[in-house]
Amino acid sequence: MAARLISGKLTGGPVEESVDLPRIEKAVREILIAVGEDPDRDGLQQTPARVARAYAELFAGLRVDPTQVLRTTFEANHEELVLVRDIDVMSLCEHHLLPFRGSAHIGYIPGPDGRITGLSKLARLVEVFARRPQVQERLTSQIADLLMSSLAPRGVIVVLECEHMCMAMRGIQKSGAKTITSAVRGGLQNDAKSRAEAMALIMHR
Ligand SMILES: Nc1nc2c(ncn2[C@@H]2O[C@H](COP(=O)(O)OP(=O)(O)OP(=O)(O)O)[C@@H](O)[C@H]2O)c(=O)[nH]1
Ligand SMILES: [Zn+2]
Repeated sequence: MAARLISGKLTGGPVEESVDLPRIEKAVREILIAVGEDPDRDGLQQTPARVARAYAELFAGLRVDPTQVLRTTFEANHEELVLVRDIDVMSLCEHHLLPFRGSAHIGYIPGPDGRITGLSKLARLVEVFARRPQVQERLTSQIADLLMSSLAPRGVIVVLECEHMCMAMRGIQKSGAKTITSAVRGGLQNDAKSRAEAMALIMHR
C-alpha cells in the first residue's frame, strides 16, 4: 500500500496559508446549527476549526501543479510495461463531498526515448488529483492524460476500483459495490495484446 502523503509534502508548505479557514469554520458552525446541534456544547466547540483544517488537507490537491510531480524523469532502456498496482486511493465525490476509496493501478510503456519516472511519482500523481472534489471517471482520465503529456510514453493504462460512501451511507445504501473505471491512452488503445497483458497483471489477485 502506498504511503499517504501529508498535506505539507503535497503542497510544499503549510496548507493553512492558502485556504480560508475562518470561512470554512463559519460554514461548519452553520451546518451544526441547521442539523439541530448546539455548536457551543463541550464536544463540538473545536469541531468547526478541526473540520476546516481537515478540509484544507483533503483538498490540498487543488493548490498543487501536477506537472511538478513528474518533473524528475530518468533515461532507461526499458521499452516494456511498467505497472504499479494497488495504490491506495482516497478522494471525495464532488456531488456529496463524501469519501470514495479503493485502489489505483497505473501502467505505462515508455516511449522510444525510454524515459521513465520514479515509481513513487505515480502514487503522488494519484494524491494530487484525488485531493480535490472529484468524480472517479475524471480522476482516472486526469492521471492517464498527465502521464501521456509528461512522459510521452508509447501507452498508458489507468484502472481505478473504488467504493463510494455516497452509495453506502446514504441514498440507495448499497455497501460493497465497486466502481471500476479505466483510461487507456496512446498505442495501448490499438494494441489488444499489450492491453490484455496489462489488464491481466492488474486483475491478477
Ligand atoms: N459517474 C459518477 N457518479 C458519481 C460519482 N460519485 C458519486 N456519483 C453519483 O452522482 C449522482 C448524483 O445524482 P443526483 O441525482 O444529482 O443526487 P442524489 O439525489 O443525491 O442521488 P442518489 O445518490 O441516487 O440519492 C449519484 O447517482 C451518485 O451515485 C462518481 O465518481 N462518478
Ligand atoms: Zn457522492
